[in-house]
Amino acid sequence: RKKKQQQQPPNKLVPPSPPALPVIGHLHLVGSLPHVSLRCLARKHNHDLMLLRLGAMPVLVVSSPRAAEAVLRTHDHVFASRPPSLVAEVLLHGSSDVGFAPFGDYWRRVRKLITTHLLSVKKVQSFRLAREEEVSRVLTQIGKAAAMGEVVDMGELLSSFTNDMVCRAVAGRLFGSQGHNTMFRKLTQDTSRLLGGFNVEEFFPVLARLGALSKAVRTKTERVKRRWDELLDKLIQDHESHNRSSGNNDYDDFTYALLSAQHEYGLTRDHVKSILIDVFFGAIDTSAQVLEFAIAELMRKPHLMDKLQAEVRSSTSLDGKQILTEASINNMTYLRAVIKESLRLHPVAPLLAPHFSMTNCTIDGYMIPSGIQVLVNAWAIGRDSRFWEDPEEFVPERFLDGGGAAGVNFNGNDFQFLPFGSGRRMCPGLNFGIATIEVMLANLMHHFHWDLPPGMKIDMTEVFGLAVRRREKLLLLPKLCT
Ligand code: HEM
Repeated sequence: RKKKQQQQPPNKLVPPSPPALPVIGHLHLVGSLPHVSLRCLARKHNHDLMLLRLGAMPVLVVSSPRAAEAVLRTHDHVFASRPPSLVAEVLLHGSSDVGFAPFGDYWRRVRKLITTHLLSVKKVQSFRLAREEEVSRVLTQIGKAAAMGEVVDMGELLSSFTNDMVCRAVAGRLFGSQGHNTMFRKLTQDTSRLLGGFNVEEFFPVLARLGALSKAVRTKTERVKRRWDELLDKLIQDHESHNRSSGNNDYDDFTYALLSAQHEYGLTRDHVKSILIDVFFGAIDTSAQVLEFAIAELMRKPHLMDKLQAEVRSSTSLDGKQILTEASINNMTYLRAVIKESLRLHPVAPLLAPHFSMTNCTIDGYMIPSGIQVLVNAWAIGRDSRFWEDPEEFVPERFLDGGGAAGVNFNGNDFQFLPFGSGRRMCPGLNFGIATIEVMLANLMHHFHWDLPPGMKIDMTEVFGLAVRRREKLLLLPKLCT
């Protein structure tokens, strides 16, 4: 009876597909930048909804706001799962984190836990001083380079800043300062390499589970997992012994919050570790890359950087501190527009995270079968001339009052602009990420003039991964503003 229910009704079409090859299907059509290849395919065949076969895996590619709304809002209950991933299964104790967990009761619980205890607006605000202190440290470092006339590797600096900020939020100031920050950073990079990208094993899951491929991936993943286990066990023990010895609950960080809620939410220690790993790789690369893309775009358009600098420097109030505080940047509309525009052109998760259909469903008259992977091409949608004027141009003004996209926001209600996704699986770290990006960008613009080293040009070529990044280093010469 069950089998009968799952059969396709004969009068319903599946979404269109370009011609495929045997065995590999459409895999040969997906290049090193999958979001770009998928946009070309969708445009060439005029398909906003397109069904591909990548190896053994059927994949629905979504390339318009209307189709994205159907998947992420109208039929969110059908598409709110994640496809199985061999790497996540090993590394994240059976996908028991948030980002890779299949839809169901466990995911609902851990998602509620992190949104209420770790990433709520109030909790994000409670890290305000920590963020400002970390920003101060970066400014001092750049100040020294400026005094010596040295070039700064912005990518390195920004990812070390977001790493230190996240370590502080997750582990507290003390644990991070004991040299663990560097270990977390290295591990996060190695994890992103494993989890990100279009891996062959993800598209031939049966082969991957049976064959030599599985052994190689498994061995690599287990090695990384052991390093995480060692570090996170130490972190958890440190928190448990601190609580016992101090007799109070004054560790105000994510690990403490998770341990406090562990029993209420029925979590094991492995669950806690998987959630912590999620926060690391969800938070570090994403915020650092958004900052780097924004600065690179501003370097290409100096008059826009001047405009942003005029806004941040018009704030006379440093609130008695050496840096622009979060309170003093609250009303900076151009700053916000620059960040939005950067996220539009460079959504660092250009295909969001893959969704997975749990039952059959009909969209625009097409039958979408259950058990298929769904990729929403947020990058293509954000650059589509049907919905954006001069879509390839960096024009923050479009988001200001009177601009073509005034009022368009990234909170998941405007389906032409989805840098954080939308619906049940939307990014829960939005507030944390934006708070980190805003205060850093405002201060970099407030305190320094920025030049390119002689002979250097800005190249925006991207490299695909869990978070997309620029291929070339962003090397800049800072000059202190007097
Ligand atoms: C500017 C920075 C960030 C961007 C652009 C970003 C973007 C995204 C995107 C596109 C998704 C997938 C949404 C979907 O599948 O529909 C996602 C999921 C997620 N993000 Fe973020 N993110 C950022 C920062 C953060 C931060 C700071 C954290 C945590 C501290 C975080 C934690 C997560 C988690 C746990 C998920 C999985 C949610 C789920 O599957 O239920 N992200 N993010």
